[in-house]
Amino acid sequence: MSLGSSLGHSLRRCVAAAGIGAETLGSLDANPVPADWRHVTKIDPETAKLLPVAYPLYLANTDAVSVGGSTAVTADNTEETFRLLARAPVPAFHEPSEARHVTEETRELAAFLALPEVLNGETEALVGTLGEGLAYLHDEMVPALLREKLPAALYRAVGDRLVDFATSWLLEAAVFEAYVVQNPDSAAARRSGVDESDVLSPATARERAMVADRHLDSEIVYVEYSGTYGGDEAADVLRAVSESVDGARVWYGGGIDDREKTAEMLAVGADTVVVGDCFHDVADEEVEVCARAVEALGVAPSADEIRSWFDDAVDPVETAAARYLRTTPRVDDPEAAAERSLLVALALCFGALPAVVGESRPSVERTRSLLSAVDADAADRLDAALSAGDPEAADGDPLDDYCARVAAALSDADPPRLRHLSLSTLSVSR
Ligand SMILES: CC(C)=CCC/C(C)=C/CC/C(C)=C/CC/C(C)=C/COP(=O)(O)OP(=O)(O)O
Ligand SMILES: O=P(O)(O)OC[C@@H](O)CO
Repeated sequence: MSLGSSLGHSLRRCVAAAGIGAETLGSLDANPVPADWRHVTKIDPETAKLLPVAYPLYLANTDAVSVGGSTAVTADNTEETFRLLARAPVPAFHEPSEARHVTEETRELAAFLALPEVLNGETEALVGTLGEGLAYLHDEMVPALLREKLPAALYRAVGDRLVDFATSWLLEAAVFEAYVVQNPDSAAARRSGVDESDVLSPATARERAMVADRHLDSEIVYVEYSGTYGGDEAADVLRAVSESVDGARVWYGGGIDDREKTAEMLAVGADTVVVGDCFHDVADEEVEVCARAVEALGVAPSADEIRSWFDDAVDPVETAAARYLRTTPRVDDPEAAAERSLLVALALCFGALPAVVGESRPSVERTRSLLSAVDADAADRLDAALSAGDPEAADGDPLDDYCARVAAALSDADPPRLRHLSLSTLSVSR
């Protein structure tokens, strides 16, 4: 058994034992990445890409969140994103594009690490960055962590051996995503040195997927059309790849923005679709809808005024919110869910605004009452989605805590911490 393969097997035992996946030792399927994930939402920590303020509601309809991106990502904006997602109702894992994006905090907040390895790019994208990453873990991050946690005498005595052990442990608790990057005109392609000539035919993609699955022991083979829908070409690749892999999950990402595209990619062999841009569009839409509402209604409208403005001004069918919700097979009525979620964004906005512009004292009660008035179940649904996340993520009541955070985002009280929330970019004259 090769070193890579034996590492892969012990990784699966370790991750399965840690309870990250649904698989158990001795079962035929030892892949820790759940086979029943159909829909993953990819959130880019880049500060220009925002999170909808109603994200707990949207993310209740996906299976997991992947945090990562290839442009303008830093350790700081990655930590900020994970802090917000600590209250998300589904696991958030970390897909770093650079080792230095992995910090003690991201490691603690992420469900697991998913490391990209590109099967059709430059050597750098397959093993180069990984090698640098491992050296960084071994030489810098792990020693710093152990020095901080251990008494100095103990560190002097056994530090070196512990560094070796902890580095191996960190790697074993990671999963590998073997990418086939098929859109040369994407940030992911530029990052991995993929050009037109590297795009794979279904037959070659099949061969590389077999290497990833059987030799590299990659947990995921990821057919990546980032930014564009792969259509028939992607379908051919997915058919070839999915028929050839044994243990790896097959993921598809790129341009998914409606139900048919999700269904098509799942039908031709993807276990999971990954939806990225379409989710960030919802955040931009929230800002635009809230800005229009403030212009029409002022800063302190009643719930009835909000509701009737919404009915006149917004067609839920045409919204980015509905587009995102249509991508996930779990939502029965995406248009109704979009309407409810946009009304929640408006309630969160108008609940906080009067205090933000100095017209009243801060009041979570105002938000709660607007939420209940625009939709009887809204406060309960938001509360349930927030409570499903890490119960230790905040003290006190999750909904109260979240309303206070939204107000802080609107008032610039703590912009670095909350600058990913859509409403932090809403400008209201005071
Ligand atoms: C060992 C540790 C701690 C880290 C290793 C870090 C590694 C291996 C990083 C690999 C970086 C790499 C080769 C990335 C390839 C590009 C890629 C496939 C990125 C994923 O795509 P998205 O981030 O979704 O791209 P967009 O920004 O276009 O959406
Ligand atoms: O942003 P989109 O095009 O949805 O792509 C999602 C994901 O595959 C990117 O890695």
